[in-house]
Amino acid sequence: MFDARPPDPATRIAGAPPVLGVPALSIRGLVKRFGEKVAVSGIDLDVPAGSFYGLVGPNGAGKTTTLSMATGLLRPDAGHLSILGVDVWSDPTAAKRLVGVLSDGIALFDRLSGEQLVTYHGLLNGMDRETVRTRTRDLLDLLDLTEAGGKLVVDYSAGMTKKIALATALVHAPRLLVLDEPFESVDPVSAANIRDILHGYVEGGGTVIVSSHAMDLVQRMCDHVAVIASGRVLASGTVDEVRQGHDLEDVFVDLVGGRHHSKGPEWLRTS
Ligand SMILES: Nc1ncnc2c1ncn2[C@@H]1O[C@H](COP(=O)(O)OP(=O)(O)OP(=O)(O)O)[C@@H](O)[C@H]1O
Repeated sequence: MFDARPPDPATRIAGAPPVLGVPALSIRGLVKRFGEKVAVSGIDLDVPAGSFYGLVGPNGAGKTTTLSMATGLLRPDAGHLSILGVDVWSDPTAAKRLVGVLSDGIALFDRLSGEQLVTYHGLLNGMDRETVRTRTRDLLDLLDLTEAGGKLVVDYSAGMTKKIALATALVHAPRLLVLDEPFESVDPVSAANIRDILHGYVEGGGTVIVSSHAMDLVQRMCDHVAVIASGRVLASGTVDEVRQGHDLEDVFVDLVGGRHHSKGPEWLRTS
């Protein structure tokens, strides 16, 4: 049935509906080296369209490097990446239009106010002023930033900066959202609000990929997960397939290893 209500900026998905069976993100043979260091060592992964996909792995596993290559921010040494069938590196303009990115790697123009920053991102994506104005207002409201909308982003707290960066990722209603640690520094109420927005976005046909160290959150929030370590995929599938009835955190620790089971050196104990 046709719904004549104006679309919510967080749930409206731009462009045509996804082609059946085409993954939101497809990664084949992805490799990235930094000098001697092999950060990503031949990753193959399909992220189904319409999924809420968690990417987990220990520090230095290669998550940010993988997501940076997937979103056109970092050129791979080898491999192929496509977003909804569009090759990221041979057709970067079309691919970037399909994706919204929240990454620590992206510098924000923090001498703008929050409102100006979101507006700027909307206009950069070719949207008309009126739509940008409406969506900016909606997003500031959704993320509890209306009062701070006129303040310079450089003066925002870490959590507020995260939220305004999320607004810039959402303003063009992308088909795929790639969020690197979106809940870091965000207070619990805002985090719950953001989770609601993301679930609404997925229900509306969007796909979310979220990297996180919070295993309980990934277990509760995501329907799919990939565990990455040393630049390789150790396990991937639905959350239930990967955790096999156990806590995701226990499965993660088993897969990744590295527990020391030590209470630290003697000199740290005061009594
Ligand atoms: N620009 C760079 N130059 C050199 N080495 C890099 C660079 N970026 C990442 N690396 C290295 O690549 C490896 C993977 O880093 P990456 O940031 O992708 O890991 P991560 O899984 O996101 O880690 P974390 O959970 O700690 O954020 C690490 O060993 C890191 O030191």
